[in-house]
Amino acid sequence: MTAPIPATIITGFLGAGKTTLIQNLIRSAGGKRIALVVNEFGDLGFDGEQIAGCGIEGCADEDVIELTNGCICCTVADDFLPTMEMLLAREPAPDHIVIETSGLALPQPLVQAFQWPSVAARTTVDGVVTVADAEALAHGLYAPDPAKVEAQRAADDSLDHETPVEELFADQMRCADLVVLSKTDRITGEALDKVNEALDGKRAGVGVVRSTADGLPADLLIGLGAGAEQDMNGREAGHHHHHDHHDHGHHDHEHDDHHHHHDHSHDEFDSRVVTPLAFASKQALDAFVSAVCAKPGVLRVKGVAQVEGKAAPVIVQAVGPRVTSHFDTSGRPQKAGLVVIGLNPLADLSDVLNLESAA
Ligand SMILES: Nc1nc2c(ncn2[C@@H]2O[C@H](COP(=O)(O)OP(=O)(O)OP(=O)(O)O)[C@@H](O)[C@H]2O)c(=O)[nH]1
Repeated sequence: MTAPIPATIITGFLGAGKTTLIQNLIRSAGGKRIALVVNEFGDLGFDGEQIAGCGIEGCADEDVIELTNGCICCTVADDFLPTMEMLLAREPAPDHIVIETSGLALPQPLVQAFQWPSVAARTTVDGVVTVADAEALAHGLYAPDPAKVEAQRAADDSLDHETPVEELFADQMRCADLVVLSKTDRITGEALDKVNEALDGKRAGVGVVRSTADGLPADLLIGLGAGAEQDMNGREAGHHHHHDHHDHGHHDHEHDDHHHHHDHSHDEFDSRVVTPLAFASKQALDAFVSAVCAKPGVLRVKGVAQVEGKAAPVIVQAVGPRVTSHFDTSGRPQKAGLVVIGLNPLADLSDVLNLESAA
């Protein structure tokens, strides 16, 4: 059995900056074959010459953009499942699927669609990334052009016309595994801090990263490992979220660590690989990752680690205070190592690391 193909859902209101984020994600994805599913054709603004039919049965030429780097962009109107089945049947299969939702559609039903039998075994929701427009929020708005959002809503019969935009925003936040605050280059640091505080109230425990017109590196956005379709608890539209609590245990391991610069178009971000030998328990690993994530400027930690006495490696993922980890019983060989991604310069991790080896 092959590993399920991870899918990232990008949500956010009209004009929030989803396309900008996705364009940079694809640019910085290295050799990964990314299949992009978008709601509206032409949304991506790529050149006409990059457009070519994919030859997939049932997928019309005008529905598919195959980018020069091998990325497949396939548009869907309402037919989400057939599109997914089509992508999963491709040879070679995509490494990752990115789905851009239309501005008003709630992500929850889309996440739940991944439980459908024909796709459930072959794909998983790697994470829901909600893009929120910091500039609009700083001005007390949810989207840069509220009139356009209302027009979009009025034009779409499938949308509930009653729910206030504020509630739709709250629902998008509740479903998020990662919140991207876009357009942070257009407001003052002070205004941005206020926006950040207001967001914390909406969705405590979820990582918030700040973005500009340059977008964010793919590394930061994909590989969240959320398995969201199996974890709807707390994501439901119109309910309050309860978030996980992780206890801090003792850590008993050694590591070496080395710096490593990613091939980003800008060096706003930096990453480092920490290679721990083994942790005393999965709890100890989670606590260690929490401590690293709590360092200023650290945005993500992800990777593979060993727990003493266990043959199966642990796959760990963390964004902000949210750490998820599980034993990988697939038997696939995995190289131990944790990648720490953060703002450049990356926080000094030596105290956390020393604490670990002293324990
Ligand atoms: N200065 C600045 N501009 C941004 C940023 N993100 C997006 N923009 C601009 O904001 C506008 C809308 O961004 P898009 O990426 O098209 O937003 P979207 O969410 O995909 O919009 P729709 O597809 O229409 O729903 C574009 O003109 C972008 O260039 C940002 O972080 N900083």
